[in-house]
Amino acid sequence: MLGAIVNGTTRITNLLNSADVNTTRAILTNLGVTITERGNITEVVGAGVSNLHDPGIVLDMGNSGTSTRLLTGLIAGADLDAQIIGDDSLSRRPMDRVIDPLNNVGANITSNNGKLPMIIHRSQLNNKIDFELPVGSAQVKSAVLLAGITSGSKTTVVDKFRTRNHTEIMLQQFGAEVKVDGAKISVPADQHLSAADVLVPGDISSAAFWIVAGLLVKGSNLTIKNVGINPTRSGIINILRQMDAKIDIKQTSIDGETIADITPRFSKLQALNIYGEIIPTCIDEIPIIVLAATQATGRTIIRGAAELKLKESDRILTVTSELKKLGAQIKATDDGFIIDGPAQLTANKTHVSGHKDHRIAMMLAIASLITDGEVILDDDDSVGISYPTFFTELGKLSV
Ligand SMILES: O=C(O)C1=C[C@@H](OP(=O)(O)O)[C@@H](O)[C@H](O)C1
Ligand SMILES: C=C(OP(=O)(O)O)C(=O)O
Repeated sequence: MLGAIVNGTTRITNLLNSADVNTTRAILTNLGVTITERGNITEVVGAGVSNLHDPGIVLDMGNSGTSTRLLTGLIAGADLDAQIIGDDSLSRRPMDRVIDPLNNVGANITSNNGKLPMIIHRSQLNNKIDFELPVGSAQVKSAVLLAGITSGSKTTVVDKFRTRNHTEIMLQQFGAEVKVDGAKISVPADQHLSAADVLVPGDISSAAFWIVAGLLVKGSNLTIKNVGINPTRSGIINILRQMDAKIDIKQTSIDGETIADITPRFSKLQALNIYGEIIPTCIDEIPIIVLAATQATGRTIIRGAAELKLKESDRILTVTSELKKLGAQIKATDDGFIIDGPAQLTANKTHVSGHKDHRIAMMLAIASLITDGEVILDDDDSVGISYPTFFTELGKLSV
């Protein structure tokens, strides 16, 4: 996204070919940016914010919440007209968390009661943007920062606590003067960004499935290479280690991001209470953490994760209902789960559903590896949203 608003060519290496990325690529092309692929390198040729133009068509964000929220900020600040839609699941998810702050600083965005479809009406944002988030949110913080950058406004965003910080790190890589003081991020007016070569680390949210598979499958032997383990994202590793997981990590740092080769080993896990500030650092990994907890000795309680209800599916309900079909001892609560383990998972050609949610489908595929009997996953298409080669990789791993 940042490549679209700089002058020059940004080369992005190692980009996972996910549907989210395809969506972003298509949208940026509609805004007038040239994007080409050369092997595993994506080249984005930007000519500055003033060169972006109105898309002229309705922008379809498919299933991607993060891209929708970040792009809304970028477009709102760029003084453009755009209409945004998404699939059924995305159309049920809240967008007011970015619409309200952006409208408060001069944007003019209308929506269907805080949901898609949304219309961004051309508007000049305030010269000075000061925004304090009511709840910790990396997406809202990034949307306001991107709006501030594209509108050239002096911008300060104060988050509730330090949330994932990829946007700040990448803005710095592009030469922006980003000042980070705990959860307070400031950017001066009129930042001139320059194109950069960017290496995108492997996504820990995707690696999480293999990490847990390695811990749960006896005799497994695998290393997941080049995974981004930025501390604002890697709560799953701390949690699993506290559950007595044996995980070896070899790490190095590239351009402000920590990258690691991760080797999980079969482990006898122990139950854990999981709550508080660690939750946002592992929110997308909770479905697979719940699977790990079904195999841990004792009662695991996960609290403070109500945000899961607002994802591609209500993940508190879908994780619980599907794992119960395999015999897991699990109860849904208002903001999490109570899981008793270890439970031998069993199936007899048992049908389970991913509920059109990529993380639920992948979690169930890993669950099938430790289930006695045959599990039939009724829908696996959703996996393409973040990990199109997931089943090919899984096929390579199984013996
Ligand atoms: O920036 C991101 O890509 C994300 C940030 C998190 O949201 P918030 O920190 O905005 O709640 C997370 O829940 C979401 O699934 C992905
Ligand atoms: C980040 C995720 O999805 P979205 O961008 O749709 O919120 C996710 O499920 O991991």
